[in-house]
Amino acid sequence: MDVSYLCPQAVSVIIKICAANGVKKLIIGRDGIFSTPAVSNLIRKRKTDGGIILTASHNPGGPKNDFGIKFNCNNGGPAPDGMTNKIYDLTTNIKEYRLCPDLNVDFGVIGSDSFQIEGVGTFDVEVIDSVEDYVELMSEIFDFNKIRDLITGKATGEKLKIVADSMAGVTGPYISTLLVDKLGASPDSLLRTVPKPDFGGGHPDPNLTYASHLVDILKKGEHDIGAAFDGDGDRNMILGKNGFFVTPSDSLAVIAANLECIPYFQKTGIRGFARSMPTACAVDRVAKKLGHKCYEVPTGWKYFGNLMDAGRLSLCGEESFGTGSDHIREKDGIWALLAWLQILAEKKKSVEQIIKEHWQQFGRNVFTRYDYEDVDAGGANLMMKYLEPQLPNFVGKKLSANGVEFTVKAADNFEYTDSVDKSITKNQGLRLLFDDDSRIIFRLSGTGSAGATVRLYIEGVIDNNVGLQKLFAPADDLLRPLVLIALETSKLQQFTGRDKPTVIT
Ligand SMILES: O=P(O)(O)OC[C@H]1O[C@H](O)[C@H](O)[C@@H](O)[C@@H]1O
Repeated sequence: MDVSYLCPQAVSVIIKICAANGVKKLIIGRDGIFSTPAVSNLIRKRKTDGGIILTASHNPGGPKNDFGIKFNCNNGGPAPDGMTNKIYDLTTNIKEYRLCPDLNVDFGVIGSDSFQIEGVGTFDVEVIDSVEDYVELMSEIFDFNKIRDLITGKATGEKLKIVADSMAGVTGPYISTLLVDKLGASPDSLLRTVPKPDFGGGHPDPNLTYASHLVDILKKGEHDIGAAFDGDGDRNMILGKNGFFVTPSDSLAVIAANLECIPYFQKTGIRGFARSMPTACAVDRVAKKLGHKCYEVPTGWKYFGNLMDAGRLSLCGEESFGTGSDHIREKDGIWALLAWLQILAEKKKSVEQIIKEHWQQFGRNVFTRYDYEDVDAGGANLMMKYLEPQLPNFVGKKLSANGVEFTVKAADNFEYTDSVDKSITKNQGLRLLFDDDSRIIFRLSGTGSAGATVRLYIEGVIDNNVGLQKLFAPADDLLRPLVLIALETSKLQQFTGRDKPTVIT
């Protein structure tokens, strides 16, 4: 279960369900504050068999509680497909469930409680300080002294001004301890750090639409770097001075190209990189130049886990604002900000300079994502059904818009074979791949909450020798012809009834 801030009522219900159904031990973050990266870290550290509900351990002695789910989740990663499918099947067949009476657990206080539950047995609840654990992990990965010197101005003579937005999610206590207490940032660097069950009425998605407030602050030009985190702290958005937007694909590529700045990788070495299929291929260019392997996996962090456990992967990311490394088995928003701060401390340049120099060295993979949220599911499915059989006919064809022509090199429905366990995952998105490596991808979201969400991913490739004017041009201008081609080939507007997306990233 993806855990963000759990309000007291939710924690109480979880305690009662676990106790009544034979869970042996439940570990809770104090005050319900448990970010997903902190949970992943905890499971790895304590080797608990977590992942079903919070970090609950199943009671091995209770046959009534053995649902036949035998998957091992103690790598701290998201549940694999086989497990979630099985859980889903079980939920379609629930005939009864048990609840025990209220248990008196004060989850605002660190400590342990033990209960005897009638007809079930012993049930332990441990309340931990998950912030402390996580901060310790970060201090082992990064060089805090160097980052502190940058933030406080000791390194350059000028303070680095940060603004970090928790969006009323769970990261507030983590970033205030890290950025203010440990790294010397001013307390007014932090926004919306009090976790709220309703996220203060906002949508805790760190993107240009839902974190536009942060973009506006950065546009004033008073801060050097901005970051926003989602509700459970596993995703991040990075902005530079004046609101310079770092796409998640570029963020991943820049971290990859500068991994040796981070002490953790000086110790572990670099094992390989990976990205989800729709993520722009900027990191592939870095991998090629530095001689590392780069994997392309379906959307969903769980696909990185096997590669990490097999020692093949150090760093990975997704266009959906997830970035992370093999320090845990989840994406990690705060880790990404610290990685950027470590790079800034090393290079002593601005975010924008670092990105532009990266493009000049490696070329640029320009990326945008159009989301059509809450569209009629029938129309969205029909669009995919209309497009898929036509894909082979596009191969070799020239498609053009606004006087720009692209030749289709390949077209398919993305399918993935895991190189570790050989499992096959099908139907992961319809792709038009062009001979200059540009790409158009259509995918139906697996996480939308109402109707269907159609995601249209557009990637253009700009070589580093085309001249700075084109290399640095706005993404909208560079991608317009590909967007028009995508809308025309899919008949998206006709199938969904939408003439514009709800969110553009
Ligand atoms: O299927 P989508 O709506 O595009 O969502 C995709 C995202 O879903 C979850 O948040 C996963 O944790 C991410 O790893 C994944 O990228």
